[in-house]
Amino acid sequence: MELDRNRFKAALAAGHTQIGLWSSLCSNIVAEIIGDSGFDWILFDTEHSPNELPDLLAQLQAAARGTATGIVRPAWNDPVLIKRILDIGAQALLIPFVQNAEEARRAVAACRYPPAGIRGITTSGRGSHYGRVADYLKKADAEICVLLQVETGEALARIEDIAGVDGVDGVFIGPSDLSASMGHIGNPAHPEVQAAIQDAVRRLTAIGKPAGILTSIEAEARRYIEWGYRFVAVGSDLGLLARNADALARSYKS
Ligand SMILES: O=C(O)C(=O)C[C@H](O)[C@@H](O)CO
Repeated sequence: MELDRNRFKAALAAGHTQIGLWSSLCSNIVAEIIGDSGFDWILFDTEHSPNELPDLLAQLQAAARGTATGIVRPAWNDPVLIKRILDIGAQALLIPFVQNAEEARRAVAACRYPPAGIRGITTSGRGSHYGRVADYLKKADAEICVLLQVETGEALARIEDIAGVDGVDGVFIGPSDLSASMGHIGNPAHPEVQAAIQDAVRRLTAIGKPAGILTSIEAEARRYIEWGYRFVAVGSDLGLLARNADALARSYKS
């Protein structure tokens, strides 16, 4: 049996803009529904969502039927969390709060088998089709996509060092945390934050690293794409449900 190809990783490396949806609802049924919407990627969050491993597995299984590559955000840059997510078959990770090159190297190492990294060995995980992919241990690294999240002013100052670490496939700017770290909590639209977001994509593009971001405001998403952001989450399942449910109720109750 062949190793699964990572379509998202290949498309990003080829310079194709990848449109995504953020998923916080921790539901395999939701994953199946949004997986058929036509997005290129879906971010399954475990940092700020009550998403545990068995549920996450079901979401990855459900999304595998659709168009979107499942990307998982572990709760922290932690090799144990990362190993467990890789073992259930995720081939793309968004690792939060990377502050410097050393932390970037640790994140990449957690996603690589020895000698390149420190990922623990199992020959029977879902990624290997339960042991059916020949030479999985030698092939797996090549299809794992490592995305790092830069979300403070301090990390932004070192963005080239972080992005330049061998094995980093892309850098995601976290607008909410970045705005908080810059003294504008709750206001990623503040001109200083927007200038930093634009500066980040300019610097990443200059060194050939794809930049990613998240917003649910359409004008902002289109501006980010115009600035050069290459993987952009343009909304969230939770936001879609909440806003549309609110609007429906309002249309009858007001
Ligand atoms: O800083 C950010 O922005 C993120 O890390 C994304 C948030 O965690 C996401 O939940 C949207 O608020």
